[in-house]
Amino acid sequence: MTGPSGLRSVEEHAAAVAALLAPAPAVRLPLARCLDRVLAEDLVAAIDLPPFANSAMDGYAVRAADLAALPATLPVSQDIPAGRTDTAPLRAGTAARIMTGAPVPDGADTVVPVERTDAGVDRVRIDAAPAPGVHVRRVGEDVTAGTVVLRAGTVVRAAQIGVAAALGNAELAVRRPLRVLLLSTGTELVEPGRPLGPGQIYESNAAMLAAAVTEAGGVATVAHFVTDDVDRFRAALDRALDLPHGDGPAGDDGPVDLVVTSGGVSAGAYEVVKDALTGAGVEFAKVAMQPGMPQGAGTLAAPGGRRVPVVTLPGNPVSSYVSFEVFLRPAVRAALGHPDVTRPVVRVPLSTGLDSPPGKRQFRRGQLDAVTGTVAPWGGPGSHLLGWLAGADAMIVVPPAVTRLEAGDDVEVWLLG
Ligand SMILES: Nc1nc2c(c(=O)[nH]1)N[C@H]1C(S)=C(S)[C@@H](COP(=O)(O)OP(=O)(O)OC[C@H]3O[C@@H](n4cnc5c(N)ncnc54)[C@H](O)[C@@H]3O)O[C@H]1N2
Ligand code: MOO
Repeated sequence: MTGPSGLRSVEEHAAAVAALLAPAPAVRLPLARCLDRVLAEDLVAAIDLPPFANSAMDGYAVRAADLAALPATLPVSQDIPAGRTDTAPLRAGTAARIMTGAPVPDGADTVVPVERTDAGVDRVRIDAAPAPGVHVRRVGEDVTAGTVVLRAGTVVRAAQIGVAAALGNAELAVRRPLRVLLLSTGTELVEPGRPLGPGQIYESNAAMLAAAVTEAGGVATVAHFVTDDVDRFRAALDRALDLPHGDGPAGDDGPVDLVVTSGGVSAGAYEVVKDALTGAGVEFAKVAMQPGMPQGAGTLAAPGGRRVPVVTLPGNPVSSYVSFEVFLRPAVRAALGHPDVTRPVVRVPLSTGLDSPPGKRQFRRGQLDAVTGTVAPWGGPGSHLLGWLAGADAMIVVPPAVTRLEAGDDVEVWLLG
């Protein structure tokens, strides 16, 4: 379906891309590999936290009834360092020397910090009495066994790994990252680090898109870029689809979930991606956006009779980046069950006016000024302006019907983080 301009709408293409990706399956991974992944199941606490009543202070465990008159001197009936497992009940009229984290003996209801005593070893003089219960960490006061401590869909960060470990979990069930194969095309491209000849440019889309895939929660494999030759492109693609992909030891190696190409999709005489994939299950369309107009999406037959989702991005580096932001990042995050599918969006005034092409949603790079609360267009609209993109922290979104905005006009802004 296309709009009155003959162009496909951004929403329609976004839906087509999102529909290609199945929800990522759950895998159990060691805690150390769960960072930034999405929890696939609720985590139910198997134990209480704290698992036993313990002292919050180095000091003396006593019975409050023995501190009716102060100062009080009590014999020290036992010594309880953290980790002691054979603590005896506290005899009335005695104190137990106790360390932070050590189990409070049965019968004790009060912990007196060492600073309120003479720090005695056999006998202790207690000068001040905290209220009963103070400095005692109660069983289950943090987490109660049997309760849900982390909901499915939570992004696992340091604190979530901490509580999972504290509850005794060596692994978590998380969504397996999508395995994304990146394939750049262009005879003019040279690998960074090698000498540049006349008419050549350094290949930058693969490295940029690999980082974007990783940031979105996927695992990227970069197939070496190929020249603008249909047979070579198909051969490189078939070879790459045959290989295992993924990030190794976690057991999440396996066939690729998504192929992303860059370049070779517009109107020139050598459009290798378009020529190779037209009629093979990939639909090419012009999308009403700038940059990022030439797009393609569909599925491709892979070895073993599978069909693999394919998204073809335009080659201009800023077009590739913007297309990833608009179509792929949300689709990948939705497939991962990520709670934040879209970037945070704000509406703020422009600091400088800008023009936008009629009938297209323009995605302009921007820089936010936190002091004035405005956004400035960062560089021009050209889709080759990668240096400007690298200096931007926001994307300004101009609706298709708007062709001119003035300084002070409110605009939608995506925070790129
Ligand atoms: N006659 C027309 N020409 C063009 C049209 C059109 O509608 N009619 N569309 C323009 C638009 S818009 C875009 S976007 C580009 C898209 O072109 P392709 O996707 O076919 O990409 P290429 O031609 O291969 O490359 C475009 C540009 O980007 C550079 N490039 C490509 N790949 C990389 C890479 N991996 N790393 C760095 N730079 C890359 C390439 O050298 C070109 O300069 O087409 C317009 N033309
Ligand atoms: O769609 Mo192209 O991305 O404008 O340069």
